[in-house]
Amino acid sequence: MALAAILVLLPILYLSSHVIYNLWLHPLAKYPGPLLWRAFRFPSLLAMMRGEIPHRIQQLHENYGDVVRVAPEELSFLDPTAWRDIYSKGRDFVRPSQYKDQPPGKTASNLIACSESEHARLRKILAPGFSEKYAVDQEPFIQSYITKLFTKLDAKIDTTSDSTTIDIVEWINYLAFDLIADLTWGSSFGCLDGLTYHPWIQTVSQFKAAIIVGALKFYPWLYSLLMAITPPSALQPVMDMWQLTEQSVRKRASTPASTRPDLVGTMLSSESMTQEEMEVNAMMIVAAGSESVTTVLTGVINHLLRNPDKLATLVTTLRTTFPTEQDITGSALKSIPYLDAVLNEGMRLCPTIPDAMRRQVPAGGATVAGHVIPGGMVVAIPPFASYRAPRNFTHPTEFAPERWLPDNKGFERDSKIAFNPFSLGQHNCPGQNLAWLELRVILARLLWRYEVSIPPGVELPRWEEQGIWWFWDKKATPVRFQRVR
Ligand code: HEM
Repeated sequence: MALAAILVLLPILYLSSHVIYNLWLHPLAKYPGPLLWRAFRFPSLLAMMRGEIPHRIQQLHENYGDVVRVAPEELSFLDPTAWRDIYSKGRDFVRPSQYKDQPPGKTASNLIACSESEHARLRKILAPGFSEKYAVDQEPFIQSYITKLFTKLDAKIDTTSDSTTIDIVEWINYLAFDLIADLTWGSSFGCLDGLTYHPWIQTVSQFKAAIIVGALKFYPWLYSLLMAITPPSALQPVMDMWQLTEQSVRKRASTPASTRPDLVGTMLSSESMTQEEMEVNAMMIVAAGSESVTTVLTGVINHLLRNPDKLATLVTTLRTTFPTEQDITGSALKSIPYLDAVLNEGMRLCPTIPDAMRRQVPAGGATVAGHVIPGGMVVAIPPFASYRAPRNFTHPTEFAPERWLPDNKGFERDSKIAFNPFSLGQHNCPGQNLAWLELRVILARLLWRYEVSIPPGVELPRWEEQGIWWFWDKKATPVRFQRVR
């Protein structure tokens, strides 16, 4: 009887002391947030698993202000000065261990999961492959993949209506994955050839499952249990994905004399990476450099179709600037401010990483946006909430490329420092030169060559209503394409 009472009382005692500590005695106790979220980690994890954490954090900022406690030891900031304090002050703020994913069975350092000293070493090795000069060398490959996409699209165009309707999410994904695989390990997935996804892509895009596994890392005994009961057959697709990655990297490595401007080439010429290091980092680069490009391009096209006046301005600018499609080059596109304005506005409303980019405060504590935060706490800027916050942007939900032009009448109050689509500091996006080149050339050639419109009877998905499991769960987006020339 006494034992039964103890067994019942102990968990109650543990829970109540946990709640009392988190709500009243915790170093973050003074920060506002919903009671359950301040007391426990699970409400934010549940929102994450439901694909709505960025939306919930946005609401919480609307209700509680600029700094919100979104978990017992986690603060979310809207103040743009937090960007500098968290992300660009050396290497002190590190990604919390629960958000560092080491691929199953792999021990080699990869950019996301390794120590800071290993990270510095890898970034130095990879830097030449991410330079602007290297991106310029890669342009012929980019142009040829776009041409391949157009050939496929033209073949689908119905001769009677002179048009066709495609799901742009699928088609841009085919292009983005084929392209980054080729630019990384020298061969594509063949998506554009067969107009279908390769199984590698389907496996790497299992973000929902990855989020659930990630959430369990907060409860180590549950995580260990899951690992123990997962049958090896459940991991087969992941094994297949690694096999293809290994084969692709090995095949590229067997032609080391090649002068192809690809990232495995950069890794090989450093002569300082192991085979497994090359594989895990190549896989990460393909994953990071594909979906992101699709997000921005499909997000931009979705918003342009809803704003025909902005679409018309961009199309007219492109068609009057470039007499032929061959004139549309990366270097020529750098002097089209309206194109960059449209792309920046797309990245503001459809950030590729909409969820908070969490970092742990260094042991000695630190000051973030004027708040002194003890060591070990987690701090973050949530791009989705921050880019749509009225404190940072005028008419924040409006698609207004003008805000990025020198003559930004009506938007002078915008806080430009609140917008960092490629993040800042040591862990910023190394692929941004290539990303800008791809985004500019693909969008410009597409709109120069085709008239795009919403097919009759179709309602485009509302971008911000889509679920987010780390990345946007992009819904099918049918778009009508008609050849203009
Ligand atoms: C529109 C396109 C892109 C956007 C907006 C974007 C944005 C970002 C952001 C915000 C981060 C920081 C993530 C964090 O700290 O949690 C990041 C990291 C990264 N991105 Fe990109 N990215 C894009 C395209 C690319 C491309 C094309 C590549 C590869 C060629 C790439 C490779 C990477 C890698 C490897 C990282 C990890 C960097 C590190 O931790 O050191 N990205 N990206």
